[in-house]
Amino acid sequence: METGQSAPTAPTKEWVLEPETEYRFELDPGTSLAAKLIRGQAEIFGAELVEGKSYVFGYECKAAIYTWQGCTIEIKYVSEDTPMAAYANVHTALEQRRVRALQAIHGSPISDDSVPTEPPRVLVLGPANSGKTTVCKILTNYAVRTGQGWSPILVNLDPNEGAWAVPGAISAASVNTPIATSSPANTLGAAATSAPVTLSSNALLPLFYWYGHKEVKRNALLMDRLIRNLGQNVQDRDEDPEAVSSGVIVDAPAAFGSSTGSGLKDDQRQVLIKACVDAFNINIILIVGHEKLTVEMQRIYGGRMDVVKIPKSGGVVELDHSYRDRVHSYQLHTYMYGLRIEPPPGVTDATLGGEPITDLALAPASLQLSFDDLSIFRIGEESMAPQSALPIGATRSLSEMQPVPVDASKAGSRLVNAVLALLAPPNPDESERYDEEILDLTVVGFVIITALDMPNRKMTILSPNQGSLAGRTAIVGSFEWSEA
Ligand SMILES: Nc1ncnc2c1ncn2[C@@H]1O[C@H](COP(=O)(O)OP(=O)(O)OP(=O)(O)O)[C@@H](O)[C@H]1O
Repeated sequence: METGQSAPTAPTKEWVLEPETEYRFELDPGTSLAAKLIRGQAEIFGAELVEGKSYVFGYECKAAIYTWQGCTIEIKYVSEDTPMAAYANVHTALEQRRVRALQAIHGSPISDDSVPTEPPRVLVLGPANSGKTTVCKILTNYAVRTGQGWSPILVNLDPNEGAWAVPGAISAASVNTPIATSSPANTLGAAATSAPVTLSSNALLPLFYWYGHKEVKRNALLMDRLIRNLGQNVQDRDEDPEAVSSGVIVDAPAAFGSSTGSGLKDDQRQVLIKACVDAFNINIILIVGHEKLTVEMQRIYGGRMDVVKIPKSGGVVELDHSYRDRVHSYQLHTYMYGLRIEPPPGVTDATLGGEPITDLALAPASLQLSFDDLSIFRIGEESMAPQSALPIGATRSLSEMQPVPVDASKAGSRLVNAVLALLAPPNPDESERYDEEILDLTVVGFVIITALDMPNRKMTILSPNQGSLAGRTAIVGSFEWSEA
């Protein structure tokens, strides 16, 4: 029956932001927020807002709308104390290197002799919750906004982050349109994982390797190897001069920047930083607000590259373990079902980072497979005897990297609800095969085992698409997920 009442409308408030200030917000679970730029210029971590469009945010998103020139937005706290000027200076320095690198490739006259000819290849380090990912996003977005045709490669080495895939992966993507912020379920924007998202103009085609755990300390050797693999793959890409000159921006895990709470020893940290520097041919190290780390990096790398400390933003939010676990679950849900945010009541023209909101819903498939159809491995673990049980003089390094087959028909396989990474096919040439090859294969997608039927030797798998999985190889880590 018609009640005659109109639909409820969430209260709106207009904010006038002075130039170089930002509007910060943190959402509670289950709530959403819509922001509309009424006039002026505004951006979210470097991605510009289009005037008159509503942008929605959800899944406990924490972010800031910044303005260089001042603006009016429709929507707790306005801050004048932001490090954006320092970040913009870094951007300018990177930009000079890109221009110089492109001139060198084209053999055109050199505009500024003092600038190196190498494209900027930046490693961002810092302790937990210093805003590293945000700095990487801002620098990437500023590069693609210059209109010079740049497409920097953004690299996520934090398995706790999720980035374009699911948590546990490390990845790299070439970015050519600004990365929007709307939810921590896809901090770095939408990836082209399945059909509807590929239609979205911002969808990226990232490259993945699967580490499988949230903590770097769990298998630092594997991390080292995967970083080198990812770096090799990025360097092997065949790119045009603009793309090559755009350079690389690498977001490192907090554990690389500080031993506090990471469980890594200083020498392990340094080995992993060296893996990043070698793998991506780093020529600039940025350290977000950490004096001791800056001194350490200057001592080791200062002689051969720029090591620069940049301020930490007062707006960065401390993310605790339970929040991060919830975000992992949001990311896995989003990977399978797409991103669905219910806009606040009364918002009818909502977009997600500028994309129509409806395009982003996905329909995963539930597939039945025989146990023998899929070869599943765990890296290390099963065979990891305590150090004291190893023969004298033996190190554990070999077994930490050993792919161990997992038998789904055995009790204790820990496969129900496990997240699996499906690997690219191995080398078709048998003579090129080697024992640890599966450590070096890229990931083509992720699936979740939802049930095991022991009597019939069958498993049920949730997959983002219908494609057959028979004959594939998969790696399982320590991530689990089930429908809430
Ligand atoms: N100026 C700001 N205002 C409001 N929120 C912000 C601001 N800058 C960053 N944030 C938020 O703070 C949180 C932490 O930032 P970010 O992920 O960049 O830190 P990090 O150093 O990469 O973290 P990690 O500990 O995972 O390595 C994110 O939710 C981010 O969106």
